[in-house]
Amino acid sequence: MAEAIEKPAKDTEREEVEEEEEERTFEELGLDARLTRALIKKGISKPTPIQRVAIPLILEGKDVVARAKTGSGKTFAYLVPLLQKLFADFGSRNKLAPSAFVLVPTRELCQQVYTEVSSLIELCRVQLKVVQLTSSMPASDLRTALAGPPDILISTPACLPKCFSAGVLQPASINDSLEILVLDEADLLLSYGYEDDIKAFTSHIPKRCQCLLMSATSSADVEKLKKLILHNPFILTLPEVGDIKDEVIPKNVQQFWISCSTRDKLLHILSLLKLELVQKKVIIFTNTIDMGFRLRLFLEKFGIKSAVLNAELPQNSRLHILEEFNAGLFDYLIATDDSETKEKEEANEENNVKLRKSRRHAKQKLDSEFGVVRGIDFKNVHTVINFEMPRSAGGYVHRIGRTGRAYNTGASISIVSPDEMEIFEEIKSFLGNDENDASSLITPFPLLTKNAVESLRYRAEDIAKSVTKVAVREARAQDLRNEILNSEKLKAHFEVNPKDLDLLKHDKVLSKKPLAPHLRNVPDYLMDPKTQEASKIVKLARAAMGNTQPARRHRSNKNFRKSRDPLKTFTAEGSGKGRRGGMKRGNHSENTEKPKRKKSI
Ligand SMILES: Nc1ncnc2c1ncn2[C@@H]1O[C@H](COP(=O)(O)OP(=O)(O)OP(=O)(O)O)[C@@H](O)[C@H]1O
Repeated sequence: MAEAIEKPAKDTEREEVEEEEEERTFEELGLDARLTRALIKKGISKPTPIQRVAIPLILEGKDVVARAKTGSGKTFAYLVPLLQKLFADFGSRNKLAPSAFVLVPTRELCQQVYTEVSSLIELCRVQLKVVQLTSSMPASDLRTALAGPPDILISTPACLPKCFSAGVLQPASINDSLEILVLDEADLLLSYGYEDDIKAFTSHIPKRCQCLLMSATSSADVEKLKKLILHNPFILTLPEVGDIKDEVIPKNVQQFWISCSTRDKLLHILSLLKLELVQKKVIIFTNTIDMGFRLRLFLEKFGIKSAVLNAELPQNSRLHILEEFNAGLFDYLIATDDSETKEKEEANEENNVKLRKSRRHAKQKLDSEFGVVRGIDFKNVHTVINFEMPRSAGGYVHRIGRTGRAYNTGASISIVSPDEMEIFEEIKSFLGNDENDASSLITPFPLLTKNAVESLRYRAEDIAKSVTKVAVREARAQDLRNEILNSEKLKAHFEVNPKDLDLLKHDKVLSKKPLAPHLRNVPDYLMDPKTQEASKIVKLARAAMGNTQPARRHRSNKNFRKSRDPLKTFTAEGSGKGRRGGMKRGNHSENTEKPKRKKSI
């Protein structure tokens, strides 16, 4: 499949870039054997289309703008050649600043890229040093992190001015040492308000520095960044991705929708999850943090435990929740969109400011570097549910992009109320809604019958009434207290006992009242034959995918790398004998319990 490659301006000598043949291997791309072996150890044997084109160009030292759809392997497309160039450069001269900078829009992405780079360096057994910075780090930590200096720096742009003002990074040293600069999720960098930080930084970038810009979407912001830091770049745009308009949902994602009233959304999502009509793991998107907690409280009354990932949690907790969810320690994650939530919450913040003065505790400030939709590589998420519709078609594309990543299959279900029909129609027309192109179609969800929904109505409405605004606010405050405590505990405890990371639980029951056991299981008499059949199909599909084991709190040692720095990697070590006994029973996510005989609900 030929990739669209725009060549740079004519005023520079550039050899013709021949059309890309199909299926070139990593070796044929000129990759160092250590990197090829490392990728194979990670189960990656053949390059994705964007990698096939980008890696040789980056190895040749070209500036590159790479646009490819979500989940297409953009991270390795720049990390792998970046590392190879540093292998060659290693020890060449004593540097006063890192040779490579990778700038990303959110802390979660910082952590994700840091983990990927660390893993590749470890597998290649090379002496390269990588650090990640976040703007909440005090100057002393920044100084420690940059001592040496490291070879690779991963950071959000907001940290750079802090490093300059603290004197831990000198512009002259950057000008002397910087070889390669990457802006990942580039279109998001400016929308997160980093333009001034990036502009201030670009004045220190040496002319010889190779600059790479990665994004799943293109926008005016990307154009702005191109002018700011790139010199005659190669523009790589895979055929199926032009601007966000051509951004198609990965072909391996089936998209469904359910129409219901706003009032019945809780009933419908309960039916989907309780009747096991969707494949785990599941990410459920809401548009506000309050709705996320309302949903969490409602579901936990039926024994469905989840965690709410949102902008007000401490960074350590957010990263640990992502780590635990990716490790399969719980199956349901409720997430709020990045910028959309922030805007809405901050808008609420302003007009509630007088009310809050009377409150004892001011609401936790939202972390401006929060982001769990764009770019985060969730592992084995099979279903994305839009409990509330996103406010834009781009938001829809990036939410759905959390499933069906790389070559995996996935599904999305949007629960659409009448007042969301307008944005739903916009999304459908945006995707093309072409009868001949399955990936542009959103079809009615076939497995949920009216009978099945009605059979749960009484219980659902009864419980929904008990989840009041006050209960939601209290749960949100309680969760925040738990997580701040976890986060503080992390600082103190895990430096000494890194192995106990997996004792932290983020899906603790928040309800004050004891859970009613009879709500935990759906009795057979409430499951009509069609629903029972549908549930069996989903279970068989899950078994076929080898995803039959319920979430486990403890995984064998081989699944977890030894955590180097517990506050950074949050990679829990496999549990030793003593710890397994130490895990309190009943604190597991409901999936770890043996399925009980169905009792009345
Ligand atoms: N050549 C490959 N073969 C198979 N899987 C791959 C390959 N390259 C990367 N992956 C895997 O694909 C997943 C998505 O990769 P990555 O996060 O880089 O995608 P992306 O294009 O950056 O997505 P997003 O637009 O959401 O940032 C990751 O789990 C990664 O390990």
